[in-house]
Amino acid sequence: MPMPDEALLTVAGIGKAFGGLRVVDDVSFTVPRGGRLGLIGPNGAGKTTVFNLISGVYPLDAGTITLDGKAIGTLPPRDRVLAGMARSFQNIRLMPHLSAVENVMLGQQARASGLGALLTPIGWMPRGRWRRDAEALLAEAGLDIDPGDVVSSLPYGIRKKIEVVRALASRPKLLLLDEPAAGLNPAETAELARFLRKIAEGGTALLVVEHDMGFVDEVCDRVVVLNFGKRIYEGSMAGARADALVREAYLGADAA
Ligand SMILES: Nc1ncnc2c1ncn2[C@@H]1O[C@H](COP(=O)(O)OP(=O)(O)OP(=O)(O)O)[C@@H](O)[C@H]1O
Repeated sequence: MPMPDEALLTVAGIGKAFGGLRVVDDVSFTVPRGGRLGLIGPNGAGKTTVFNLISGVYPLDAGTITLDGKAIGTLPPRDRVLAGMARSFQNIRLMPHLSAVENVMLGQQARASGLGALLTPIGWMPRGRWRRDAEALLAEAGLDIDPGDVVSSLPYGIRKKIEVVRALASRPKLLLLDEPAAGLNPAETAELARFLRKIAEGGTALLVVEHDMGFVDEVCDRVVVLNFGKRIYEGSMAGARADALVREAYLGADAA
């Protein structure tokens, strides 16, 4: 049995090259249970590629990934979801013509269908209970909407939150968020940060790729900084702001 203070996610020495260009190079970090890690760095640093390696979109060239004591680095994406991870995307991928609750129910399906369903309680649930469970998730998240509202009729900030709730519907131990604040206005960004902190308080660990540093500061308790595919810093956000290598990476990117 894993100890409670053990790392939930361990990324060890992972690497990826595209056409001979090494875009992720020997990157290692951990996310503790219930931790909130920000993955930051200038444009093209390799953040999204790291996400895609963790969620299984691309195969690893090197290294290992462990989730909750289980080696997942070679599993297909679907089995990684069953192992306890979920992700939301940079661009909202909700079904616009379906209602909020129906979209969340699609997230439940991600875990409940397939062989893994036999091992998970929601796999046995009748449809009416699925819907009630999805409505409860929306309410718990504090979304002040009618669950029957069609997604395309809702403001962007609300849709972003529904997407997060949909990812939570598979009951992940770890939630990967790819630029969650992109496209949100300052009020919506602050509201989403509050929302994600509440989710983390419920025990779900977060791994967040984001350009908005204020948002990362609000949501995350630690950051890893990438530059040209390499990890150049790991520690507090305040420490990152003061770090010479990190400053140079961002300044260099600005100059470019
Ligand atoms: N599928 C791919 N094929 C070829 N090159 C790729 C592919 N995906 C990413 N790259 C390259 O890998 C590098 C890292 O890209 P990545 O999207 O991971 O960076 P990022 O840090 O997420 O950038 P941004 O902040 O701009 O989203 C870039 O040079 C990019 O052009």
